[in-house]
Amino acid sequence: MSFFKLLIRNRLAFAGLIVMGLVLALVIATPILPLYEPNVTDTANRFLKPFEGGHILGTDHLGRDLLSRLLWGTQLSLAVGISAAVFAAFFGAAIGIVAGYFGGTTDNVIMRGVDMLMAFPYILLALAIVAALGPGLVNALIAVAAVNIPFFARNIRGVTVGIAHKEFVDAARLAGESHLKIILTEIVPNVIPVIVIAMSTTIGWMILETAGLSFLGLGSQPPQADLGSMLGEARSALITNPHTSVVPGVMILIIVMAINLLGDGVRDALDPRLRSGALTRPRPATLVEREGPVPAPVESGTLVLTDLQTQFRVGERVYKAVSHVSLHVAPGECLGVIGESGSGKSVTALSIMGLVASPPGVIVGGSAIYDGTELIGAPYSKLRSYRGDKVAYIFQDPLATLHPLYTVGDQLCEAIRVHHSVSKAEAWTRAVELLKQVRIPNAEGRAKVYPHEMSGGMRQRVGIAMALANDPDVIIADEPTTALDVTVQAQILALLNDLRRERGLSIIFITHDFGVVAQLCDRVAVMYAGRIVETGPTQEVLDDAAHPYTRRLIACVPELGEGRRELHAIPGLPPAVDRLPAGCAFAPRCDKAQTLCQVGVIELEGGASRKVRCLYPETDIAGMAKPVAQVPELKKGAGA
Ligand SMILES: Nc1ncnc2c1ncn2[C@@H]1O[C@H](COP(=O)(O)OP(=O)(O)OP(=O)(O)O)[C@@H](O)[C@H]1O
Repeated sequence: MSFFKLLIRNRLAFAGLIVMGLVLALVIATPILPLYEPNVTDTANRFLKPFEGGHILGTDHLGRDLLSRLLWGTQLSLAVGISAAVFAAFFGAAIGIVAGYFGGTTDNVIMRGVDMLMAFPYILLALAIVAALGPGLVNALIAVAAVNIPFFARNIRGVTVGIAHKEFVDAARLAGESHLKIILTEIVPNVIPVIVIAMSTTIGWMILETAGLSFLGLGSQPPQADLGSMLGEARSALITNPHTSVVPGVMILIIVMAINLLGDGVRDALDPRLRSGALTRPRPATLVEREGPVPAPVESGTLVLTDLQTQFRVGERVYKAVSHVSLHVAPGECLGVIGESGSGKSVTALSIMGLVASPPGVIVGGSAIYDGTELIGAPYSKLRSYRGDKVAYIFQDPLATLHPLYTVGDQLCEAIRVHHSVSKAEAWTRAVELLKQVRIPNAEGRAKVYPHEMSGGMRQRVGIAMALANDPDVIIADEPTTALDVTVQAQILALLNDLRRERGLSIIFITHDFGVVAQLCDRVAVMYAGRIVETGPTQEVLDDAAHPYTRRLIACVPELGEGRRELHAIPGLPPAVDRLPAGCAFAPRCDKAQTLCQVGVIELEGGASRKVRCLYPETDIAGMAKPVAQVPELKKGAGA
């Protein structure tokens, strides 16, 4: 959505925009409006009330027209405030970028200087600057800009430090680019949105500061009017002729309010995290809005999913990420869930414990039964007591899920103590025990290190230890080995395999690698565009896949020692889940697709153990109904 659309969707920001638009239109038109001269005195007509003697807002203590002075004064105040903001942003950002980019001593020297400036009360600093330079609007502008430079410098330095060590900056350095070029082409474009956001939220403040200096007689000098000096001059008549103070006061209020509302709107519209709703506080459990009755489970097991449907509602769009997914896993069993990126594996896994962020996620139907208890729509307190205790997750990147500021031992202790009231010492002993169980050498010592001090494989073992901390019955592992090299991956898979055999754990293992499924999983469910397209015992599916998609996925797995086997990539891309085609979602990429494949719903059919969602499977599966009529084969690329 465009920046402007996002901005006007925010009603308060839109109101601010309109008010500021009106004020700006007025001050731009001031020179051509039929106004009195702002500085011409007429002492015979001092302190006229509004609408007296043809003066719409009355006159001040020297009989000058208040409306005229107000408009000219507003023009001046806005010009000074905005110029001060631009100066402060320019110099502050330059200082922040240099400090953040070069780091080390440069950073230390610059930032300590900035800290010293920040330690002065700002008004004292501004007064000192104006005292040194002499009163006057230009000097007030310099003072206001100078006192705000540290604010920009600190903000931009923080952002730059985060960017300066990103891979794309390292790549530019390795390519031999000069510091200046890297700063201008790699750093500046990334900090500009932050500068604009900081400016939009501080312009109002700078207008106030300028008015403050003028109020004290240090800004605009008589007879020239700005909003602050008008207030200052009206101070002595505050009680007798309040309109002389109210007029500039109300204008300052209107301008600063409008700029602040607009600034907040600009910030929200420019910040990509806010734009995607990432900072909106999600509900503690995924919103459940059932569109039908709770389906009765047909399978049995520790965890049984039936007809699960999860959607993302973003504006007008509905993304059907998970459509009618049924899965079950028995004690000691490992079920693999496999599919391309975006097929809905993670959303299925997260829906079970209500971990899909709402908004925008909504579970619209289905059931997830753990040990006889319905989890979909269960009260948050129940879900919370089960999370980590009965059903635990292992995620792909433990560095993202482990807290960087606590040792791994402390984090394990915390995970244990959330669900069990044990002493810190007992929890620590158990934490060390868990690290031993996941075969971390020197577990006592390793418990005291921070996540960043461990290798990727070791961290993932900590992730597994965290999942095991409360002896859960089900572990949902979401691509836990994707980021690891093959030897470490093999060790982690062997570890999970041993654990499920020793402890009778049920594992749902999410992956996009059939090689991993073959090593670990008893059964496999293949997902495509939010649906299960085939399910069955791993070996049977591997030996004789029924769905053309499963076949193509298996054909994508490279095999060592198999000579020069050709790898067949699947042509095309999975469909967007907000525009799913009718019939089989894989049909547009399938060379076996026929017209019937693109009409109506295709059910997951078959016997108790093997099922496929295909009208023309690659192999016969017991219990499947045949399609009514064979229709001519579709031309590739025809229809959706
Ligand atoms: N916040 C969101 N808003 C809109 N759509 C979303 C959101 N989160 C996920 N989706 C969509 O839901 C679908 C399923 O995503 P999911 O993360 O479950 O895929 P996945 O199979 O686990 O992929 P990967 O292997 O890359 O993790 C995708 O099409 C994705 O675009």
